Amino acid sequence: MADTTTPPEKKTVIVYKRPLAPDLMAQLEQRFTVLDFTCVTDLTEDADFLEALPRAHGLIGASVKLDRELLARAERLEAISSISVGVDNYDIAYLNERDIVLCHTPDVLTETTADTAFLLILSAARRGVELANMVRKGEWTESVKEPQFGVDVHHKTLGIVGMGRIGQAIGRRAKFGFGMTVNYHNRSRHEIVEQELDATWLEFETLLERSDIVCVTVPLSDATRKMFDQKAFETMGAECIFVNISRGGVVDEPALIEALQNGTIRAAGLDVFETEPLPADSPLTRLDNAVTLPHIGSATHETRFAMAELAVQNLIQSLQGDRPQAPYNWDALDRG
Ligand SMILES: NC(=O)C1=CN([C@@H]2O[C@H](COP(=O)(O)OP(=O)(O)OC[C@H]3O[C@@H](n4cnc5c(N)ncnc54)[C@H](OP(=O)(O)O)[C@@H]3O)[C@@H](O)[C@H]2O)C=CC1
Ligand SMILES: O=CC(=O)O
Repeated sequence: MADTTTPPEKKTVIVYKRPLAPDLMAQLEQRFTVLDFTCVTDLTEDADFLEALPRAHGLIGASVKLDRELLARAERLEAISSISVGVDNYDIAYLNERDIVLCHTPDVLTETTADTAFLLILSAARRGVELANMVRKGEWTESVKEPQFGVDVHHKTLGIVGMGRIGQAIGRRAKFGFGMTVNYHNRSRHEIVEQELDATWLEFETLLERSDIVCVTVPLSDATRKMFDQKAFETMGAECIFVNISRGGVVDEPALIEALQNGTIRAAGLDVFETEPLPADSPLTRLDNAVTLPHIGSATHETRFAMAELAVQNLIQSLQGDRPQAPYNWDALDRG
């Protein structure tokens, strides 16, 4: 007798913002109906995307704020696989309420992001961008004199705010590569890290007072929003270099601009901003003592591939009903 049962309908997945390598895309296409929105710039205003959302069981991508109002349209949604470790773009309380699993990409980007932190530390301290631009503009007419000298990084004191995966990788580079003293501020103490890096936990203000360089690697949350304000920059002082590889929202950006303009701090190295892309008219694009990168902490071929690979695995596992490799909110879900 012929089998008259209809095969189960394939689940629908939306890929947004981050194009996937062909073999990763193929892994999704074997299992799901895939809708590709990676070419859409203003996703949340896109009529086709808004029309597709109610059909989506899974979303995979990054760099778009998916708020409650938007996700409410996605009534069949089971999983979001973020191609990022930071999850500040998602309303986690709402996802938990709806039992939607949120996955992210920790660990695979840690070392690359720590390298980027050092790119910023060195560029800001040694005035790398400013002096390279001088050469490019044909303004290198005589040997560099004292007003253009930088400051040393090796053997200085680094204060890390957020001693998690990336903070620790930065700490290892600082301690073992540059002979630096490492202090940290974190909401919990990490005694193993203290031993490995000979690092000291300090209160936030004390850390700022004692640092030659402050590097921020906390996630953006209600507790960390604008934690670097005018008072924080005054506490750091005129010799201090501020490096932010975390999120722009942890900084009061007008206060930072003022601190750089007034010499309240020496310089800043910034990968992340309150508004991204950084508006071209932001003073941060023009200040010689601000090194600005376009949010490229993890942006190497190898690491972006590893992140996408993990994100695809996360999504497949989630939509198959399995525990994904890197869930963010698993314990808060009703999936026991
Ligand atoms: N610029 C870029 O391209 C990238 C940026 N990032 C950013 O870096 C962040 C950190 O990533 P990762 O290291 O993997 O994350 P982790 O969760 O491993 O580390 C975060 C650390 O911050 C600490 N922390 C959290 N809240 C506070 C607080 N209120 N005060 C003090 N410490 C706090 C945590 O403390 P506890 O140990 O107690 O949990 C933890 O140690 C991401 O959330 C993302 O925003 C990440 C990758 C690339
Ligand atoms: O900003 C990048 C991330 O992975 O988080």
